[in-house]
Amino acid sequence: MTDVLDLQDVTIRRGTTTILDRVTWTVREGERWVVLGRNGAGKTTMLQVASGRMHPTSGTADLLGARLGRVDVFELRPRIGLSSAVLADRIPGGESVRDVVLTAAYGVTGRWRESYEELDESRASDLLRAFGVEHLSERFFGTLSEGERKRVQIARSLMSDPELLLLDEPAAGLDLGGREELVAALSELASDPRSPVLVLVTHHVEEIPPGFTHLLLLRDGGVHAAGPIEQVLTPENLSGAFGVDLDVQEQSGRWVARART
Ligand SMILES: Nc1ncnc2c1ncn2[C@@H]1O[C@H](COP(=O)(O)OP(=O)(O)OP(=O)(O)O)[C@@H](O)[C@H]1O
Repeated sequence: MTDVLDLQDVTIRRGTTTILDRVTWTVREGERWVVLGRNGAGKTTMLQVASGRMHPTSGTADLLGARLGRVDVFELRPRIGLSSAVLADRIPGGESVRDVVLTAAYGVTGRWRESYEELDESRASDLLRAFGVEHLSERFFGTLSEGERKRVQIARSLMSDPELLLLDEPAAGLDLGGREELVAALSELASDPRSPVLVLVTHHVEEIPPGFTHLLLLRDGGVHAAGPIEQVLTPENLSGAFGVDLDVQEQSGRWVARART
């Protein structure tokens, strides 16, 4: 089976700065990955490569079986969903929530509108329902709370039925209730076999939704550790990645980390 994502020795340089340093990382069908690392570790840059928006300075990046540099990225990108704060800022505040989700189908795939309108509308409703925001369908996107926006944005990124979904810090800025609702929604997404392969970037182990299977720990632009979560998420690995002496524990499928005293 072809790997969904296969980065081999990927290096990204800007001027004299090495942002990613020989990153080798493989993501396979059915896997749900968490990417953790401290500020500046290279997480967002790696998602840029994984979504076909940035080419490696050296090394190779194969996305959905196609090599970056040899494939038309405009054909590849609709197959890869990306949800990030930068993209959320581009959504017009005066657009209705339903349209925010629905237009992802037209804008990205350019399908024959008349034939697919009903199908698309019911898909948009299903996605809004799955993320608990269907009751907000008629509201303007700009009037939503941060947590509601995050959930609408993830629904939007699923609209084109991507094979890979990349989520860059979806819980950033949420209050405790909002975070917990989002974690529950992502956990449900992770446990659904029809879901795309998932990659979730976060700063906090508390935000890892149950059902996520693998962890990539980045440090200084390089891979510190990678593999199944229960093997990789150890106090030693986490302390090494964050440069702080940390303890980490699992409690009923959720993770908690704190400084060791
Ligand atoms: N164009 C650029 N030129 C020089 N340095 C850059 C450039 N883009 C990013 N960097 C640097 O590369 C490093 C990695 O950035 P990146 O945004 O990928 O990290 P991150 O892990 O997502 O960080 P955060 O957790 O703070 O969001 C940072 O130190 C950043 O300042």
